[in-house]
Amino acid sequence: MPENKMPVPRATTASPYDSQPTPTNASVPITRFRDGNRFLSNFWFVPQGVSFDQMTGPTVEHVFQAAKTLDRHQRGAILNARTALEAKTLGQKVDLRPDWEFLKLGVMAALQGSKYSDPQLAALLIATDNAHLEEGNHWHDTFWGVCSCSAHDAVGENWLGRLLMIKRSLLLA
Ligand SMILES: Nc1nc(O)c(N)c(N[C@@H]2O[C@H](COP(=O)(O)O)[C@@H](O)[C@H]2O)n1
Repeated sequence: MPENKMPVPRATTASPYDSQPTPTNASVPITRFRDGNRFLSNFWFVPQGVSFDQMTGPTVEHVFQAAKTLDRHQRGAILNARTALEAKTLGQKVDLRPDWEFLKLGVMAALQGSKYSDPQLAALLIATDNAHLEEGNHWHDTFWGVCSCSAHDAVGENWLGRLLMIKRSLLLA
C-alpha cells in the first residue's frame, strides 16, 4: 500500500490521560559501596588525583581530611598518607578550621566534581542509572552514610549518597 494511502486511525473516546503510566524500571538501590560499587567510596584511588583548594591527593578522603585544617604541615601529612584510612585517622587529630561545619558539604560536593571529571568514573556513576545511592556502614557514620549496627537501626542522613545522586544528574544534564 502506498504510504500516502495508509488507513487513517479511527478516533477513540479514550483520552491519553486515561492510560496507566508505564511502570519505570527503578534500579535496585545501592546501599553498600563495595564490590562492583566500590568506586563510589571516598576511599577509591583516583589515578589522575582529586583536587580542591590547591591540594591534590590520591583519593577524595585524603583531600577532604586535609581540608579540615588550615595548617600547612598537617595538610601535607594527610595528603601524603599511605592509605585513605590513614588520612581519615590523621584528619581526626587536626586543628580544625573554625568554619568547617559550614564548609564540609560544599567541600565534599567539589571533591565529587573533581573525582567524576574522570570520564571512566563518570561513566560508572551514570551506569548506576536511577538507583538510590547510600553508603551503608557499621562505623557509626550517620552524616555521610547510613549506619546499621547494634546502636543504630539504619540511621543516617546519607549526605554522600545525596551528593553522588546530584552529581549523577548533573552529568546527564
Ligand atoms: N572507615 C571508613 N571506611 C570507609 O570505607 C569509608 N568509605 C569511610 N567513610 C568516609 O569517612 C569520611 C567521614 O569523615 P568525617 O567523619 O567527616 O571525618 C567520609 O569521607 C566518609 O565517606 N570510612
